[in-house]
Amino acid sequence: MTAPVLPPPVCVEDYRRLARLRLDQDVWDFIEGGAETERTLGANRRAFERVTLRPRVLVDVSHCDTRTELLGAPLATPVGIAPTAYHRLAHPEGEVATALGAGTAGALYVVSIFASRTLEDIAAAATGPLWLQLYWLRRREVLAALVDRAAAAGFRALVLTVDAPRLGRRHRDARNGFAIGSGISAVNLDAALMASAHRADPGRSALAVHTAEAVDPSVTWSDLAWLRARSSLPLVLKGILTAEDALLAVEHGADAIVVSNHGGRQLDGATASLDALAEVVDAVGADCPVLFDGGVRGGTEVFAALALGARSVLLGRPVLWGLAAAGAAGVAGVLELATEELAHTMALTGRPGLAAVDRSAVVLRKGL
Ligand SMILES: Cc1cc2nc3c(=O)[nH]c(=O)nc-3n(C[C@H](O)[C@H](O)[C@H](O)COP(=O)(O)O)c2cc1C
Ligand SMILES: O=C(O)C(=O)c1ccccc1
Repeated sequence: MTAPVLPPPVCVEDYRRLARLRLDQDVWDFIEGGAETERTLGANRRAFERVTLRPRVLVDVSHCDTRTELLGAPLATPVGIAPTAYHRLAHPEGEVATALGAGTAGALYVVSIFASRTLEDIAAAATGPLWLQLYWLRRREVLAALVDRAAAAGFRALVLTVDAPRLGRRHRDARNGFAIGSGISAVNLDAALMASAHRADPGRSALAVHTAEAVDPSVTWSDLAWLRARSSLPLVLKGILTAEDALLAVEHGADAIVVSNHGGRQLDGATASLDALAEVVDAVGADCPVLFDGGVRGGTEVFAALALGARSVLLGRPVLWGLAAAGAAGVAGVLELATEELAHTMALTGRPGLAAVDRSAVVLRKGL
């Protein structure tokens, strides 16, 4: 039987169809799935349907400029890569291919603590800024060593994910007894920490067991001072959905915030990411850049998040689709498509620069 041939991708969703043909069912479910009823997963997408754009006309849009800057680093695009674990599940070259793709697109790449290639190999392939995402490990000495390695390898910021004191209940992974295959590992952690992630057990996600073992659920705001003292890199907090926590983040010295519900994979019933964005932007003011992720699949959605105050928009699943479909070229393809679509939306809304992509450009109707 010959493999089905699909036409070349013309939008980000086309990469999803290509990826679907290449991935085993359990890996597909791990990537696509959300927590419990997947209500928040769906809400992230549906929230964008409540945004309408307010186009202005007779503006010179012969040059639409998507260039921006984040924590001092110049970027060709405000579209970046959200941290996702184990890229070798999607492609044999894993995070090295992702870094090459990010470089081609001139995009920010936030590398997961559960990367399946070493920080040093990823950094050697990168030509643009890298940030390292962390979970607060129970073994602080492992966390401390990782932070030092990241700085030595040239990573420019640390991103602490704060919405996962335990892993969300992901029914697909539990039913599949999902575990990480023996050839793939979170190579930046020590090997002893990985055993439980490889242990397949029907009715249970090995990743949930692994996370419970590795991640410290007792961390609070007052612990952030320890991390700040361990590293001079800027600190970004990922997984904030309320004005209260945004203010605490600023008070505790966060250099940036990522508004995120972890792609609907953590708290089922949490607010759609887009519905939390304006609240967080208003709370922190201009000094603390706010990044956004959750459900972004094209340029109209990037535009909407930027208009509501995000400085940058990260893609999670779409980057894995590109990676599975075509390695580094697929990652670059996804980022470049989203960026081209953003420029297109900027032209048709009469906003040729990102500074003009402000709240006057959108109406967000309230959700239920
Ligand atoms: C397969 C997968 C693995 C993920 N792994 C991590 C991770 O290691 N660390 C983290 O902070 N977030 C992780 N996330 C969440 C993403 O960073 C991001 O918040 C989410 O995917 C954004 O939503 P989107 O997929 O709709 O773009 C993961 C998401 C997926 C889909
Ligand atoms: O899947 C995830 O969303 C995630 O954050 C994670 C956490 C631990 C191991 C692998 C992935």
